[in-house]
Amino acid sequence: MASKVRVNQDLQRERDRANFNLEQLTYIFDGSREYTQKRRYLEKRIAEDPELKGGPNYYFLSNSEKYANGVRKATLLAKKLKEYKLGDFTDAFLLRSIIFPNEASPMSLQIDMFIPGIMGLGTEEQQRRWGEKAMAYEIIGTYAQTELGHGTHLRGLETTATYDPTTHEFVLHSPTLTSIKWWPGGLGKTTNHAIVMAMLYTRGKCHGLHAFMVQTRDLETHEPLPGVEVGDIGPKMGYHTVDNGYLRLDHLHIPRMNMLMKNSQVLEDGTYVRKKSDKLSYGTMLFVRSTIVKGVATNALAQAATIAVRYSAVRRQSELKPGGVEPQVLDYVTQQYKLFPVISQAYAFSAVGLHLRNLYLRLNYDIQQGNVELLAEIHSLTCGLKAFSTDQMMWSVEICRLSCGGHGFSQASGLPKIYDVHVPACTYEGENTVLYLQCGRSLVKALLQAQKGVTLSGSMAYLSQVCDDKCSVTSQVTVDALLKSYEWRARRAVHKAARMYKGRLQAGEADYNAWNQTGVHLVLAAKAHCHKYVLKTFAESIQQAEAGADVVRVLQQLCLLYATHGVTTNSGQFLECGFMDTRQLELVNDHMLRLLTDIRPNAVALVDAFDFTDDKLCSVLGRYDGQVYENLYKWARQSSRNETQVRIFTTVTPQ
Ligand SMILES: CC(C)(COP(=O)(O)OP(=O)(O)OC[C@H]1O[C@@H](n2cnc3c(N)ncnc32)[C@H](O)[C@@H]1OP(=O)(O)O)[C@@H](O)C(=O)NCCC(=O)NCCSC(=O)CCCC(=O)O
Ligand SMILES: Cc1cc2nc3c(=O)[nH]c(=O)nc-3n(C[C@H](O)[C@H](O)[C@H](O)COP(=O)(O)OP(=O)(O)OC[C@H]3O[C@@H](n4cnc5c(N)ncnc54)[C@H](O)[C@@H]3O)c2cc1C
Repeated sequence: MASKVRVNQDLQRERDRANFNLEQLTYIFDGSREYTQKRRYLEKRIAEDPELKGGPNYYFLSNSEKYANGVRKATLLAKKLKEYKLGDFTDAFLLRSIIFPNEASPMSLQIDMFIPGIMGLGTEEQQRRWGEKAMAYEIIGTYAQTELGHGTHLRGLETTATYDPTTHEFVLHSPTLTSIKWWPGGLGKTTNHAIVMAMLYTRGKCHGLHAFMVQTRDLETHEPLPGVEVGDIGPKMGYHTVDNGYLRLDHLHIPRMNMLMKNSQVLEDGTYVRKKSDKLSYGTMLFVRSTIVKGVATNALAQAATIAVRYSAVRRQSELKPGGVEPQVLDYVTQQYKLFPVISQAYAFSAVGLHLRNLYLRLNYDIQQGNVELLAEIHSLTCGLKAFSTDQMMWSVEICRLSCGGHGFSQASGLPKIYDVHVPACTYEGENTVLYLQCGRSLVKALLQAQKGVTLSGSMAYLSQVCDDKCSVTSQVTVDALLKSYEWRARRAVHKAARMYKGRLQAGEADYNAWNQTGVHLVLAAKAHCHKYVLKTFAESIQQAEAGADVVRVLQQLCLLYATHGVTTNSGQFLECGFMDTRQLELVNDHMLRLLTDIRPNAVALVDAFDFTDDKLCSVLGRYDGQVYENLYKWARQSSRNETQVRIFTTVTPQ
């Protein structure tokens, strides 16, 4: 985004020396030129929209004011979707990301899970009945699954939905304190409907977790309906704009047809008709996990890198050459070692996120045709990659904050806000350890099948391939050579976990205990598998990139940096069993340091290519014009604390 104002000289010099086509790289990061153009068009429209431009400074609002401002903007989002004639999910996600820069909307679950839940779990009639109203924001919903006592263990959820064949109704009830629904976004005050996940009982038999459409509030008065107690769960570490709430049901009667019945049904007489796969009810979570890699992890990594790299180009500190001028902190190799791998992670996870989106669309199409073959593979992949990408994001955003020194700790940097709103992704949609274990278990199960002669396919095919146990890293450190090392590391980790698991079984241990005792190595295997998958996908995306040689060159540098940095930060695993020796590890280390020098001239341009507006970053340190100091001073003077010199409050509080 070109800025007309005076740009900091250091930053301008950085931009002048970039040596690749920045616009082309933006299209690759966004996924297409068309997406970039639509994004820019909407960013400009919102920036000029009198109902949305400006608005209160988020940083100086109280938590209640942040929520109120969130509701104001969420209602405007619904209005603008119609006004701008935007309809599909991608547009809604995009417009929301512009109206809520690093903020969660109190109505976020409407498009994240409520509508996908209706479309994914409802019959065609139910999609027409609720889907259209939800798309028009005539009903506002959330996804209520987690309870006070259970979030991970879905089979332990206690809310009941008991079918009454005499009235053709379900009775929904919270039988215990721990069964109170707890955490759903927007449940406290904003929404008037919820997809409630409950244990289905009919004819005295439990058929497991199913989805039910529940109206929680009166559409006219917004008061909770009889049998419904709702409220906000109280202040949180972040997500201040969202009223994460609780829901206690007291024998609430709903019509039979409020059970979402695409995959399984309860007939009028109470007969239960099985679903194709037990796990289709979990489809909404699988969809959201597939969007988190690009929509959450990549987005946070790219923004944090933009802020930290631009600020590091502007910030001059200390003395490098004795007696010389204070250098840009970006010239310290330690600063490059902190920040350049974050740039490479952002481009790598962007490639993976775009790839995952296509995989999910294919799975969704297959499921519509009644083919659930891909379900297990995509479940394993989305579990592992959601956990791997958000873990990496959490650490890297904090590294970016720390790399900005004291000003990184100020809300003015925009970095705490990025952390606040993205880090819950390590917990929601499946806590990361739990998802790593899902992925690790599926890898071990696949390997055990392969050892019985089953041919593996997809992302697990490499597990049964015989690997030449000679590490091919020579003086020419390449992605291909390193990819073999990543593949060997992952294969070895899975084989080790499988050996541990089988060994415990053969020693007579119960299956559940053998899994539990192998847990640490299942997580290690899942991480190694995901790390290889990310590198492989990133490398393949560069081969397929529609771009000039200059852009391909910088992407290859970033891909090799991602690979070498991954080896040096996990060297123990690569050294184990002698696959890579210390000499080869030194070669990789030296090459990584040379890459930092090669990338240095393009560092600012590489983050400029993420193409974030100042409105999106909400960061004084990451401003496009680099005018940091004067704007930090202006920002501080907005603080209400400076309205008085002596009193704490402007109004004298009565004694
Ligand atoms: C951990 C598991 C996966 C365990 O599930 P389980 O039924 O106990 O199954 P298991 O015994 O471990 O495995 C049995 C089998 O079921 C498979 N499976 C499990 N889940 C899925 C799935 N989604 N798709 C496809 N397959 C699935 C597993 O791989 C197992 O397969 P196998 O038997 O080995 O062939 C499950 O409990 C789970 O998903 N827990 C996490 C709950 C969660 O994600 N909650 C999210 C709430 S919504 C939210 O947080 C929204 C936030 C949004 C926002 O605010 O933005
Ligand atoms: C900001 C935010 C928004 C949310 N929004 C929603 C929403 O809209 N709708 C909704 O339904 N929920 C929502 N949630 C809830 C979220 O989905 C759960 O918190 C999440 O699934 C984790 O479950 P839990 O809280 O019960 O953690 P627990 O599972 O109790 O985790 C506690 C610890 O136990 C460990 N653990 C648990 N099970 C195992 C296991 N089998 N093996 C090994 N270790 C294990 C975990 O690794 C973790 O270290 C939200 C949560 C947050 C923070």
